[in-house]
Amino acid sequence: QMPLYCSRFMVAPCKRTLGDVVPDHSSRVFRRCWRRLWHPGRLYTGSVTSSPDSEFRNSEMSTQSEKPFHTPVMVKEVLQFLDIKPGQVVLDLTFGAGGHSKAILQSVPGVTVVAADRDPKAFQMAQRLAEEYRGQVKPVLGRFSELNNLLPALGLRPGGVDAALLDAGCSSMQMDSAERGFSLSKDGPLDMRMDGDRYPDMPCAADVVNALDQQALASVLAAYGEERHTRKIAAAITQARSVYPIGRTLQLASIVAGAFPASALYARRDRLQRPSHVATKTFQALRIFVNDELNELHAGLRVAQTLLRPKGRLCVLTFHSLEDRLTKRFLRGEDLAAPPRRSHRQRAKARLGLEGEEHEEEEENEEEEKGRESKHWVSLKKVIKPSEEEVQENPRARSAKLRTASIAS
Ligand SMILES: C[S@@+](CC[C@H](N)C(=O)[O-])C[C@H]1O[C@@H](n2cnc3c(N)ncnc32)[C@H](O)[C@@H]1O
Repeated sequence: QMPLYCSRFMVAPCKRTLGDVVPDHSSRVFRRCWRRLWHPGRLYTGSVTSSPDSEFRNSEMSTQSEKPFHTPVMVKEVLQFLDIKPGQVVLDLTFGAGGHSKAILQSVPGVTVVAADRDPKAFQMAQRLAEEYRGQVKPVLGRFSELNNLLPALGLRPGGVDAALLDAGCSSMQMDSAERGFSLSKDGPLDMRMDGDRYPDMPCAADVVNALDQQALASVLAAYGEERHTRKIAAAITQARSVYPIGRTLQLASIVAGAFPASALYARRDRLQRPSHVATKTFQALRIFVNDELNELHAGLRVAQTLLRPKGRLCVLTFHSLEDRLTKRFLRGEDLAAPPRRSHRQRAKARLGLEGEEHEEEEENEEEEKGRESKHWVSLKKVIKPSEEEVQENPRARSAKLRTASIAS
């Protein structure tokens, strides 16, 4: 029997405020699509944790014991640019598995680390670290957009933080746990929420693919996945779900793959020239949309701007061009409501239809950065990339970009 589409949000309304969105150009897509998702009577109610789609289940993968592990990226560079002195206060906005926080605690005596994360599992790890470093770690559970309300309880006031780190996106613990639904290679419920435990009524990825109409779905894929074949993929998804609701990660991956000839399945390459699955960008788009990652990133940058003291330093690690562009524009003090200014090179790429190609890494035209300083921030260095050795050791670092800035005094 087909699950009914009815609104679980009507029963337990979500607290998301649609008005409080980043004035970033992709937010229009966000608002429009989110409202559609919100529409009563259309949401996926089949539980993502007990999907009947066992034919898509790879039981070997989902039952194997997974050791979640996250290798922190560019630790040496982060420590160098944060330049933390003994006894200072550091805000780690993205604690994750605590790799950067631990490195800070180990290298600077008497430092206090405020360890925030939206993921309750990361929060538990921060609590454990707080036991190890008594009085030096202050765990906080919350999204960037919630921190203004949470941090004053810890005695943090505007200007009271010496250094801040934002390591954007998901941790390997989240990506590699099949049951969290982020991975397109491990079967699991199509969830993708970083804090679904805290907000069980928030839409998950299964809600998005089962409830949005084809055009809205295509807009989400284009805006957040920078995917070029959006119509084809959105059509495949809407066709597949008319037969059976989509509830599992491998099910979605195979539906997307089905929209392409077999030869195209791994024809795309990542930045290490490794074959990348044709559904990779679809998964990225859904993850960003479900977790409202770009608006959250903007909120996190604003929190850092408010809390850092004059000359206080910020490091931001990003992993795809949407995050990096937003960070770059924020640190330049650009109006995010205006469409981004494009370099000659980017305009040429757009004309040739090469935008968004994974192998076509978006290179910074750093010459154009000159004279674009913000009144709030002083850039410490051009964008920094990981060393080749680091990328070899930790392939997840391959797309990392580090931006560093200090508060103008
Ligand atoms: C790349 S991981 C950080 C890894 C960490 N630096 C380490 O070394 O282990 C990103 C973390 O940020 C968290 N995160 C992402 N968006 C967030 C948000 N809007 N508010 C708070 N935490 C967020 C995720 O839950 C995840 O744990």
